[in-house]
Amino acid sequence: MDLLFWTAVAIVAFLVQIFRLIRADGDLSLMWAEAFGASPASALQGKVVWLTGASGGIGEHLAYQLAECGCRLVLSSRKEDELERVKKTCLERSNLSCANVLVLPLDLLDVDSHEECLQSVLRHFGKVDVLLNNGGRSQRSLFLDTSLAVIRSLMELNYIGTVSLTQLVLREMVQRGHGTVVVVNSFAGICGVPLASGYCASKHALMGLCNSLQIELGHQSGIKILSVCPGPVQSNIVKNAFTEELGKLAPYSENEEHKMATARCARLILIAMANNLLETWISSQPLLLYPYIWQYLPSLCRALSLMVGRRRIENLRSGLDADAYFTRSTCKTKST
Ligand SMILES: NC(=O)c1ccc[n+]([C@@H]2O[C@H](COP(=O)([O-])OP(=O)(O)OC[C@H]3O[C@@H](n4cnc5c(N)ncnc54)[C@H](O)[C@@H]3O)[C@@H](O)[C@H]2O)c1
Repeated sequence: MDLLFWTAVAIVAFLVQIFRLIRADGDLSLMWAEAFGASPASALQGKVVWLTGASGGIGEHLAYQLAECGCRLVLSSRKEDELERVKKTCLERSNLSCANVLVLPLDLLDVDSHEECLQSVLRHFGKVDVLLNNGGRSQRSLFLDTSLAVIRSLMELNYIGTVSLTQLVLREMVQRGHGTVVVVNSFAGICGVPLASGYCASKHALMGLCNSLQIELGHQSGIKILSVCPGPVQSNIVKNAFTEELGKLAPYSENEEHKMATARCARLILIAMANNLLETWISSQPLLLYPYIWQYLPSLCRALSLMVGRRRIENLRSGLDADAYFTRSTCKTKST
């Protein structure tokens, strides 16, 4: 037992040193692609990219960087005015014309509207080269306190909404023999996260979907299914998170310094797309090590996670942002 423990510690220490050495904020294939692979500006130029969750957070930065690469864009989320704001900035930051950026309001939960949305995109651009499934919501609540309605909403939004759009767009891509589907997953699609059991389940479901599709469609060389897994990133995800009941918001902190900068996360997602990396892990250190340890030392990792997990739960119970552990900053509580 002693030998096993010290071997585990030695492996973790070794990994820490390697990652320190290269200052990685993405898995090793992603870092390799950033240093030596195709650049997003050349690989993605001119492509028609349909981006969900484009009104804020990671999606907003993806929109700006895709515009700078010369992609033609379909910007989707529920908030049309916010999408118009993002479109305006896309046009200011690129050489795109107004017709190159289509604002297309879409509710991922309203699956019956997705076919009509696809037809609007096809009428405007004639095709979809890349579907970038980014829209989604997280969760901050204990499993035992959470209503079934919330768990169902998480599944319907993050999983079924993404499945619905992906299935429609993939059929069109397969007919043409060309296209890429990207799913913005999460470390929560690989590891367990306390206070986010429903969110984790929906992201694990997406991971299963991508893993299966990569094999099921793998023989069609023109079709790519990419799964991108970020750790914590600066965005509105905590403000927008589900809690125990629908309509109740979680306490959140304005201070997100401990999380990865949104623009850097978007940049790494574009590198994954430009190089067709099937699965990528993105996070600042030391958290990037978490999925590695989770995979290679599953029992030890769960034991270590208990300490952080307990603190997050205590924070939430005291009305603080669960991550006040990392920030020690003032926290706000908002309710609807
Ligand atoms: N921020 C993080 O720490 C983090 C980490 C890992 C993965 N992610 C994933 O990144 C993606 C983007 O999240 P974010 O961090 O930018 O959060 P965010 O809350 O800032 O943005 C979420 C986007 O999804 C859209 N959205 C929410 N519900 C929708 C619905 N019903 N229909 C259509 N659009 C809807 C919102 O309007 C918004 O544009 C999500 O899939 C999230 O799970 C985020």
